[in-house]
Amino acid sequence: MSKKESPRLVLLPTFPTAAVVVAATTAGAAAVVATLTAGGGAASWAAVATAAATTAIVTALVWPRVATDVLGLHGTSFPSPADGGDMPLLGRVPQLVTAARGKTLVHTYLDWQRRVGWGVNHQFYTLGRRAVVIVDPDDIRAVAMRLNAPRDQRKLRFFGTPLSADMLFVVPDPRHDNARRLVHPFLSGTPTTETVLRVVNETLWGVPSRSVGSDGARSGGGAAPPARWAAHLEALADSGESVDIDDLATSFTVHMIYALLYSETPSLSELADEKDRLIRLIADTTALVGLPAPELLGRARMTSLRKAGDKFFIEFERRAAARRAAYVTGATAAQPPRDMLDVMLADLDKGKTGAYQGDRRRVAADMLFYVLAGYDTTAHSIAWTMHALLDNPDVEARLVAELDFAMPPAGQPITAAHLAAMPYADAVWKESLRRFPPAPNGSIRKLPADLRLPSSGDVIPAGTVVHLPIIANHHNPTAYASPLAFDPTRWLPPTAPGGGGHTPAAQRAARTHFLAFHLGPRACPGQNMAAVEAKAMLSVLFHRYRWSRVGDSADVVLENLLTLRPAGLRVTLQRRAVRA
Ligand code: HEM
Repeated sequence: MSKKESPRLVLLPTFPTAAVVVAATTAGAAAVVATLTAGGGAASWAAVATAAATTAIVTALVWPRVATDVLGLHGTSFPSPADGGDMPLLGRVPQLVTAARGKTLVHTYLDWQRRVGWGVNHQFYTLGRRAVVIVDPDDIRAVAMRLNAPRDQRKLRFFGTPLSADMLFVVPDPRHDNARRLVHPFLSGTPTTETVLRVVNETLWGVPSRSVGSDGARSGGGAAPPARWAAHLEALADSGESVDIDDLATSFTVHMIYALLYSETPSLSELADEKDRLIRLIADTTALVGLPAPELLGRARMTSLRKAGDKFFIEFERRAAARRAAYVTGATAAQPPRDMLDVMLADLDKGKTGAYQGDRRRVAADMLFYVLAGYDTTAHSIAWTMHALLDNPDVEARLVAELDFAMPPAGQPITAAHLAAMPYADAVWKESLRRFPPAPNGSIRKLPADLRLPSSGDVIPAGTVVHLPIIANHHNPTAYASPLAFDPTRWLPPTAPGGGGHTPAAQRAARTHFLAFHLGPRACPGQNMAAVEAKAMLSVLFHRYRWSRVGDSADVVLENLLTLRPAGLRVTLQRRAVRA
C-alpha cells in the first residue's frame, strides 16, 4: 500500500472517558427528572446515582464495539470479525491472555496484520485502554528514533527492587542515555568481540587463556580450562543420542553472558541450575511484560518475583565485594575493563557524577537485565538457524562449502578475521533473524509527546501506548517476496558470486523492514555480541558436524511469549571430516 493510500487512524476517547461523560450526562438528566417529579430527597438521589452507574457500566460494555463497529473504523481499527465476541466488555484481553497462556502471541500479531492489511497501522482496546499498533517502517522510525519513546513503565513497576521501574529497559532519559553511553565502548566494540571469541575458543577447544574465578580473582594464569564443549559435542556424536538444540544453545549463551558480565565460566552442571533459574525468572518476567494488565497477576506471583529480584541483588553485592577485594590484593586490575562488572564498579566509584549516580540497586537491576536480554534471544537465533538449514539442504551445502574454506584447522582459535571471511554465513544468520525474529513482538512503548505519523499525518496523542511488532514487518510480502521462503541471498549484493539477483529496490525494502534488533537509542546494545557469538557457534557446529532432525519439521512449534523459541527441535549429529 502506498503512502497516499494509508488509512487514517481515527482515535476515539478510550471508554473510561466516554463512560464518565455519558454517565454524567445521564445523571444530570435523571436529577432534573427527579427534581421535577418527586421534588428531590434521598430516594431520588439514589435513583440518580443508580442511573449514572448503570449508564457508565453499559457504556463501558459497548464502547469498544461502538468504536470499532458502529463508527466503522475498519482498516484502521480491528475489523471486528465474527470471532470478536469478546470485544464489548474487555476488548482484546481474553484473546491476549489466551495467546499468552498458550505462548502463541506471535500468531496473534501475524493474524491481526493479515486481517488489517500488511503495513497498515491499527488500534485495539484492552480493558478500555487504547493501544496503537504501528507497523509502517517510517512511523516506527519516528517513534523509535525521533521520540526515543520509553517502554511502558507501568508494566514493570510491579516487580519491586531491584527488578524495578528503574531498569534500563524502561527508565526515561537522561538516565537511560547515560547508562547506554557508559557500556557502549565495551559492548559494541573490540573488547566484546575479543571476550566473546576468547570464551568461545576456551569453551570449545580449551585454548589456553587466562580465566577469572567466581571469587573475582584471576585463577591459573595461562592454564587451559577443560575443553568441555568440544568434549560434550564429541560425546553426543559418539552416543548417537538426540539433543534439544535450543537447550544446548541456551547453556552455551548463558555461559557466554556470564563470561562477559562477570568473567565467570560456570561448569556444565552449574549452568544447568543457572539456566533453570533464569528460565523461570524470564518466564515470569515475560508474563508481566506480555500481559496487557500485569496487575491481573496474583499476589503470590508478585512476591516470588520480588524474592527472585532480591536474591539477584544479594548475589550482585557478593560478586562486587569479591571483585573489590581482588582489586585491593592486586590479583586483578580494573583498567582496561575486562568485563561489565569492572565497567560498573568504576562508574559506581564516581558516586553522584557517574552514569548510575552511585545507585547500586540500579546497577544490579541492569546487570540482571543484561543477563535476561542476552542469553535466550541469541540461543533461539542459533536454534532457528539450524531449523532453517535442516529444511534447506542447498543452503546448508553452500554454507558448509564456505566454512571449509574460511574456518581455521581443528583446534585452532577462531578469530575476527575468520568470521569476516564468511559473507554467506552472515547472510544465513540475518535471514534466520528475519524469518524467525527472536524478539518478534518488538516493543511496547509509551509516547512521551504527541506524534505526527509520517505515513498519514495522523497525530497520536502523548501517553498513548504503541506496539511496534517486528514479526509483522519481517513477513510483509511487499518487502520480502515469498516471505516464508528461507532465502539468504536477499542479503547478498546482487553481483556477488551466487547472489540471488534481487534488485537494488528489493534489497532496500528488505533492509528498511528489517527490525530484529529494533532501532534508535533503545535498540539492542548487544547485537555485536550476539552476532559474534552466534556466528562462531554456528560455524563450529556446521563445520565439524552433520546434523539430522529427529521427527518432522512441521512438529517444531513457534513458542512465544516474549522471545520466539523453536519448541521440540531435536537433532542428532555425526562428525564431518575437517582439515587437521
Ligand atoms: C539474536 C540476539 C538478540 C536479539 C534478536 C535481540 C533483540 C533485541 C530487541 C528487538 C531489543 C529492543 C526491544 C524493545 O525495543 O523493546 C533489544 C533490547 C536489548 N537487548 Fe537485545 N537482542 C539480542 C541479543 C542481546 C544480547 C547478547 C544482549 C546483551 C549483551 C542484549 C541486550 C539488550 C538490552 C540491554 C536491551 C535493552 C536496551 C535498552 O533498553 O536501551 N541483547 N534486543
